[in-house]
Amino acid sequence: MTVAPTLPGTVTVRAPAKVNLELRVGPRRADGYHDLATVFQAVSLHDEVSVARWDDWQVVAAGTYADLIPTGPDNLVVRAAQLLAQRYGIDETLSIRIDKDIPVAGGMAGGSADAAAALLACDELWGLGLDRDELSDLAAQLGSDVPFPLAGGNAMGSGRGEQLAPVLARGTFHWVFAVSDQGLSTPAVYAECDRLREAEGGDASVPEPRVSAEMMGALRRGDARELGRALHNDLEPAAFSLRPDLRELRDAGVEFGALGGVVSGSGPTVAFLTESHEASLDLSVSLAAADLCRDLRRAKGPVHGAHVITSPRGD
Ligand SMILES: C[C@@](CO)(OP(=O)(O)O)[C@H](O)COP(=O)(O)OP(=O)(O)OC[C@H]1O[C@@H](n2ccc(N)nc2=O)[C@H](O)[C@@H]1O
Ligand SMILES: Nc1ncnc2c1ncn2[C@@H]1O[C@H](COP(=O)(O)OP(=O)(O)O)[C@@H](O)[C@H]1O
Repeated sequence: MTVAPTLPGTVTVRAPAKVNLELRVGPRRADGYHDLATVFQAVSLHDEVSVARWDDWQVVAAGTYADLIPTGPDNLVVRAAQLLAQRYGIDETLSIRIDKDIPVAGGMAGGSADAAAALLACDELWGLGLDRDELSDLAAQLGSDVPFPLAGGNAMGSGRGEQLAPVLARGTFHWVFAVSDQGLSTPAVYAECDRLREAEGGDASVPEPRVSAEMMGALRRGDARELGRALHNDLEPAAFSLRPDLRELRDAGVEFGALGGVVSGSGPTVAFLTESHEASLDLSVSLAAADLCRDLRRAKGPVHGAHVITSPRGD
């Protein structure tokens, strides 16, 4: 999927979706956020964001999920561009095109990928030459999940999820993502997690979040079977509580031969790990026949983070 530049001087950046291989959620903090220990993997579903100078702010959405995102000033790409412009005293307005292939409100951080792509595209358009750390600091101001799609690969996230550390990993993994008709709101899923914990005795019994040794070992060895067993998401009970059909979907995928199945982030996308490319095709066929989700997307991971694919500077 490559978006032809429509305006002179257009910069286009491609950014990946993510899956949380492991997501451990600590108690609710005073600021309303939760401390996390998570392992992100960037996967080969991408959005493309194109920016060009224009006489007003404009967002144009195209692609598979274009109808599902706002095109007004609340779109994260506008917020990202305006944050950068404000920080570096740039008085310009932009036309921004999003080619949307990452499922929306699906727990795959599509909005965050777009925001990360917009930061990198504006940096290139305006010739700012920011390094990855500077971009990552700005990204964290836009959302907890925005730094990761800049980095890509595999990474451990702590704090709100925005503090990244590299993970020693080898191998390529093959995924099937079962996409739902309707999205789940991230704040609503965290709130449901708090409610369920309250009912079980409150935050006092919630352990400090830590990534498991099994997860780190599976990645270090590039062992898909071990990784399948190590997949874990503390938000899954909350997602199942809000959407009981997701449990049925997860169980069906595992029964059809997935090495593991887990709700991605705050859901409702369910991620299934498979042994090989061929196994991911077989699983897609079985899941499609069971008619339990709206859409099935196959992808591999890890892939690179946000990168410029078209720029007048490189022409
Ligand atoms: C759950 C995760 C897992 O990677 O991803 P998604 O499933 O949304 O993609 C993330 O924690 C989502 O990150 P992101 O979507 O950037 O969240 P933000 O915009 O920063 O916050 C949205 C809301 O989520 C809750 N939130 C988010 C992060 C965090 N560590 N604790 C929280 O409690 C808060 O209610 C916050 O107001
Ligand atoms: N560029 C964008 N792409 C997707 N969603 C966006 C965008 N800008 C704003 N949003 C809003 O962010 C919400 C969360 O979307 P998304 O990032 O795809 O999901 P998630 O947080 O589950 O990974 C959407 O419901 C949408 O209203």
